[in-house]
Amino acid sequence: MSTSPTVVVDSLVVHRGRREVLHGLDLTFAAGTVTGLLGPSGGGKTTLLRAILGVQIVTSGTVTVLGEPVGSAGLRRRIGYVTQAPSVYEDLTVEENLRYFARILGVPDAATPLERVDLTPVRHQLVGQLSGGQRSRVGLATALLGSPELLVLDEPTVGLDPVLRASLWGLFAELASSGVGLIVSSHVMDEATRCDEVVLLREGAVVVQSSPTELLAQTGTTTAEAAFLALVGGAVAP
Ligand SMILES: Nc1ncnc2c1ncn2[C@@H]1O[C@H](COP(=O)(O)OP(=O)(O)OP(=O)(O)O)[C@@H](O)[C@H]1O
Repeated sequence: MSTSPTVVVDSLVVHRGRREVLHGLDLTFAAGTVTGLLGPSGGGKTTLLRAILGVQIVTSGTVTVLGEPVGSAGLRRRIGYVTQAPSVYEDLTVEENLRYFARILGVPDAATPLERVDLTPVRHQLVGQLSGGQRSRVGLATALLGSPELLVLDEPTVGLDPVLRASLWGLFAELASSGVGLIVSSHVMDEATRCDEVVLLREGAVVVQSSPTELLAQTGTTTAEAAFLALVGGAVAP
């Protein structure tokens, strides 16, 4: 497993409207690793993901992705992104969606991403007729077109039942073991235990970046939720 960073965030400050919403973040994300970006709603997760994707105007600081300044044209194909509402066409089949996005990207192979997310058996079904979990995986397959080195997933497990969530996290781990760096946001604290590395963002600042095991050891807790409460409580205590 490679340990070279996929993303380096240095003193990142972002305003949205007139408010400063990220207050000077310093973070490093590793290749071949699933990093969970966790924290309460409004903490700045989506804003940080937007900065990593190069679509967020930043006030100061830098973001370097795969060794290049964020926003470089050469990065477009090297990053896969799945939004909270994956944009796939419900009235096309799974395979038609993949072929369509492959053509836009100029990528010849639409079949391998389907295999990687285990959707080959349903490739001829309309996306509108798939289950929620299968639909999420279509979004993921489109993000895998072009074999990205970095995958950015904004709340990919929202609305999925525990079994489907577990299977998606299993898939993320498999992708990471093939060398892809994954950044996965979630507001479900207990998903922390599924990650190799956890970043907790609260009110635009990093509360902690560590492995889940270290997180529990450091706080003397047994669940990620309790660990976060201990950290946040500690942060505001006199
Ligand atoms: N378009 C916008 N204009 C002004 N402020 C915004 C805008 N979008 C988000 N914000 C503010 O920026 C802060 C960070 O929001 P962000 O969406 O990054 O948080 P989040 O952790 O992703 O939350 P959620 O889990 O609810 O998506 C919040 O205080 C939010 O109100």
